[in-house]
Amino acid sequence: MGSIEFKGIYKSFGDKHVLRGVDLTVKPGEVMFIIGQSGAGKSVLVKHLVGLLRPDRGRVYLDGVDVTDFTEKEFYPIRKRCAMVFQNSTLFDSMTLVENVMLPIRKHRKVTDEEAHSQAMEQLQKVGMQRYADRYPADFGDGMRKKVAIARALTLDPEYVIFDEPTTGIDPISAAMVDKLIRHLADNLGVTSIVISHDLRSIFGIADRVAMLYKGELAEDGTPEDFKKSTNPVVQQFIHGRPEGPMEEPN
Ligand SMILES: Nc1ncnc2c1ncn2[C@@H]1O[C@H](COP(=O)(O)OP(=O)(O)OP(=O)(O)O)[C@@H](O)[C@H]1O
Repeated sequence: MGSIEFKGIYKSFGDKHVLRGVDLTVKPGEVMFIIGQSGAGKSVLVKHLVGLLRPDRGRVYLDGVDVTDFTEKEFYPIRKRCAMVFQNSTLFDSMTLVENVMLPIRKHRKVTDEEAHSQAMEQLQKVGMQRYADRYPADFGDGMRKKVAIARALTLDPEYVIFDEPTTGIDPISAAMVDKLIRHLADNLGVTSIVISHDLRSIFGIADRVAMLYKGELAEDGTPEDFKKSTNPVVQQFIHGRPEGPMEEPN
C-alpha cells in the first residue's frame, strides 16, 4: 500500500526538454524530498502522479497500478487519495478559515454541517490554527495561510501527499511545525509524501530520502547522509548553497 513509481519519464514543452528519463520509486510511508534548481522540473514530475500532466514517454505507478493512461474520470478517485499542496494553494477570501477547510468535506462526504465543522476543526488543530477558525484569510500572512491550505488538503485522509515548497516564505517556527506535521503523517498514519523543497533545514531534518533533479535526470537519490557524503559536485554545490559550481543560474 502506498508506493509511487516513476519509470523512464520524459516530458517536453515545445523544444524545452524538462524531464529526460526520470526513474524514481517512493516506498509506502516514506518522506521523499525532491530538490533541484528552480526550473529543474520538480513540479512537472509530481504533476504526472495525478494526471495534471501526461508523460511523452514512461510510466507512472501508484500502489503498483499503472495510471499512465488513465482517463480524466479515472483520475478523480486518485486525486482524493493523493492530496497536493501547491506553492500558491489559495484559500477563498470570502470564507472563514474553517469554512475553507470544510469545503472538501462538504463536497465528498455525506455528513451534516455540524459534523463537517467538527472534522474541519480537527484538521485546523493539527496545524495549530483552530483558535483562528472564524477569521478570514486576509487577516493572516503566507505562513499561516499555508498551514490552513495543508489542513484543507488533509481533510479527506489522503494516502499520499505532495507538498510543493511547504516551508518556503514562512517563519522558522511555522516551518518547524509543518515539518513536524509531515513526519507525523508518515510515522503515525503511514502517509507517503513527496516534498519539493529548497529548505536545507527541512531536508536534513525530516527526509527519509532525497532525490536531486538536474538537467532532466536524477543526479542523486539517497538518504540525507548519502547526500552529505556525495562527491557529486552538483549535489555539493546545492547543499552548500555555493554560487560557483557546475550549476548555472536558472533561466
Ligand atoms: N504547462 C507548461 N507549459 C510549458 N512549460 C512548462 C509548463 N509547466 C512547466 N513548464 C516549464 O518546465 C520547466 C520546469 O518547471 P517546474 O515548475 O517543474 O520547475 P521546478 O523545478 O518546480 O522549479 P521551482 O523550484 O521554480 O518551482 C520550467 O522551465 C517551466 O517553465
